[in-house]
Amino acid sequence: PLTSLSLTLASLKPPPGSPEPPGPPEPPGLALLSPGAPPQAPDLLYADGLRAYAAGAWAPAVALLREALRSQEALGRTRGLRGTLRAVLPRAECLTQCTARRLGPGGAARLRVGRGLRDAFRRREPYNYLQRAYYQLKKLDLAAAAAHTFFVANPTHLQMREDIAKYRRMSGVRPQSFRDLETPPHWAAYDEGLELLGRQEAGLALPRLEEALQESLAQMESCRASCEGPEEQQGEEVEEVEGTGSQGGLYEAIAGHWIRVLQCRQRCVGDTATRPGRSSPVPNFLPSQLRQLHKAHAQAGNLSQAMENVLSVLLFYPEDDDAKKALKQYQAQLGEPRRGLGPRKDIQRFILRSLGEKRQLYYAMEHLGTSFKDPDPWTPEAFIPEALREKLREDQEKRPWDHEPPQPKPLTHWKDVLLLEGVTLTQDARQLNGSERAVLDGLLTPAECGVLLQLAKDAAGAGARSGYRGRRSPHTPHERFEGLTVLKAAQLARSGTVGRQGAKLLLEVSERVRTLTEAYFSPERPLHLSFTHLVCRSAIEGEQEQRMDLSHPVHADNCVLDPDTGECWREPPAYTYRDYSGILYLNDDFQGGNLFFTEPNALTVTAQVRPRCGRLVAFSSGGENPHGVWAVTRGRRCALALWHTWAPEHREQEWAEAKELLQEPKDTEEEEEEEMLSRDSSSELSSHRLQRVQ
Ligand SMILES: O=C(O)CCC(=O)C(=O)O
Ligand SMILES: [Fe+2]
Repeated sequence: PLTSLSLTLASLKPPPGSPEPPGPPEPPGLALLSPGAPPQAPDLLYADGLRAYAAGAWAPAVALLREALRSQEALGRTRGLRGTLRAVLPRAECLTQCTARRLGPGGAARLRVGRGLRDAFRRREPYNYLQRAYYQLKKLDLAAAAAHTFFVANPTHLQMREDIAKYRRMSGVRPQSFRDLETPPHWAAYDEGLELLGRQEAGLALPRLEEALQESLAQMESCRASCEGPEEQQGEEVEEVEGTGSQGGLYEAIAGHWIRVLQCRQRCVGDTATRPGRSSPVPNFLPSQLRQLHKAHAQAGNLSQAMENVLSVLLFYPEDDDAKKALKQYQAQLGEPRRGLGPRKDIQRFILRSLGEKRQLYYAMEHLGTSFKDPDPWTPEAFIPEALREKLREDQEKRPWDHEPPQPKPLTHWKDVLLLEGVTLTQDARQLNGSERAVLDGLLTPAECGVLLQLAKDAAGAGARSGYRGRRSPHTPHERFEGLTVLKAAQLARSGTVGRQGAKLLLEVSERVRTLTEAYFSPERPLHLSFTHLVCRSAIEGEQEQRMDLSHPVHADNCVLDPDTGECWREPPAYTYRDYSGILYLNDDFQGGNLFFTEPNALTVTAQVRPRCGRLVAFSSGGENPHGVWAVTRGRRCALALWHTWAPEHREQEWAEAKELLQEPKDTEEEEEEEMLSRDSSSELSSHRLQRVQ
């Protein structure tokens, strides 16, 4: 539907009579352009924005595009409004009112956005236009930011790559200009603060860390405020209160409503601590911020502020040893106790309020049977009714986000473990922007890659001769896909179709990868191979122009990824028992075909790996490592894909069968041939024996 540009523009202007505001400074992120105003439909705003853009009306284009983004974001937050109709109170009226208040007349129905447009927003298309409009307005800093924001989701966009290179050369563009405008302010400030602190720049880090904390509290506050409306009483947390329809139902309904408001408010803590695109909150988000602040203040020599922050940490964790030690030290340094020096007021307020709410929620849990998932690990035990403690402790253990996320292992750890000679750690998890990822090089010699490539080729050739024409890839019509299992390789070797040496090497190499993966990621718990697959993907000639698809769409290896929510369901049809994945590459003489990791939104690329002979990329198989493969647009890309499991019952049976097949006695002629073949590569193979380093 076409609305006229002037109509929508008019609605962005201040109401008649109110003074024209002085040119407002551009907010750093996607802050509200007109705070409090109900958002317009994003599709209409976007259409108008594009029209303004096409007409060269840069300022209105910027205003409309930003408003479209804001509206789309607001819409995302209120998705699922219909679920609220199940709510307890006879609230039809309230529903209309609240909806009208938040979304303007017509509510969500008016704002429904088609799938195509939703995808455009997901691909961050508006930022491409924003970038150019900002450029025309000579707002280079914002232009660079918009360009970066677009590029994060579109890393293969060549035009944007060039534009960014140009921006880099312009004066007026700083390295900090290249920021992601979709990152909420508290995350941006937090990341920057941490980075500065890591570089021992406490003075610069402090304002950012303080801002991060303030913004986090403000974010929580605005989330809490939205709990009053009916929108939030939805989703799995909804707890129907019994007996609504009966006499006395009103009392229960009101209690139920209040409980839901409290549940919603408590959830705001977790929401604020969750990075966009992630499925679980950063554990202990507020206490960790306070710890960083206390560290930074101490580094900068602000003793009393360091003390205020450490006292605030102690409000969360009164028995925290590090905090107690630091406190003692500051007290000694400061001399006699200073009056008025206590924990931060904002944190005191937060904790008092939070505890008050928890008390009520636990009461309801005990006496009304409602549920409450405490978002915090710091709740004092005294607050939890005794009858509930045992059960909660169990639940707690099942909740992954209450434990610290796996820390990247320091290099020293790696040096201590069994190493293969010649293998190097090229990139660790930190360098790959993840928690459990690594790139190792030197696992295969060029000769070994050659043997395995030949094996793949011979096996495919045999297939072709028997009428099997290398099938099209299950992932894309533009590639051929050949897969060879270890058992098939052993059988083909037995029948003389492929060389025995290749089949044997396949087994040996898979064991090599298993040893390294176990040593690196799971030194305390044995890993077993659950599946080994030699896979080649070949570009089909003449079908590569304008190709938009991937060689392997973004997925996680042991769960079903839902990019809309960032959740990953560890249930069939996923191979749920896979714990670690490894891809060992055999060649690099092809075009495209890089492996890439993304955020759980399946859009934002966080790291890339270029295949080459002997390079292993290994990573945990869960939702923390969504990955895909760019289109292979020329040539043939071969790799050994291996999945490891902690579950012995899922150990690859075929591996043992293949091993047996290859060991069975053969006639002497074969044996001789075998010996000759293996002689020339035996020196290389033996150099790969396991050695203990250090
Ligand atoms: O070949 C690659 O680089 C990745 C393949 C992959 O992700 C898979 O097979 O699950
Ligand atoms: Fe995969």
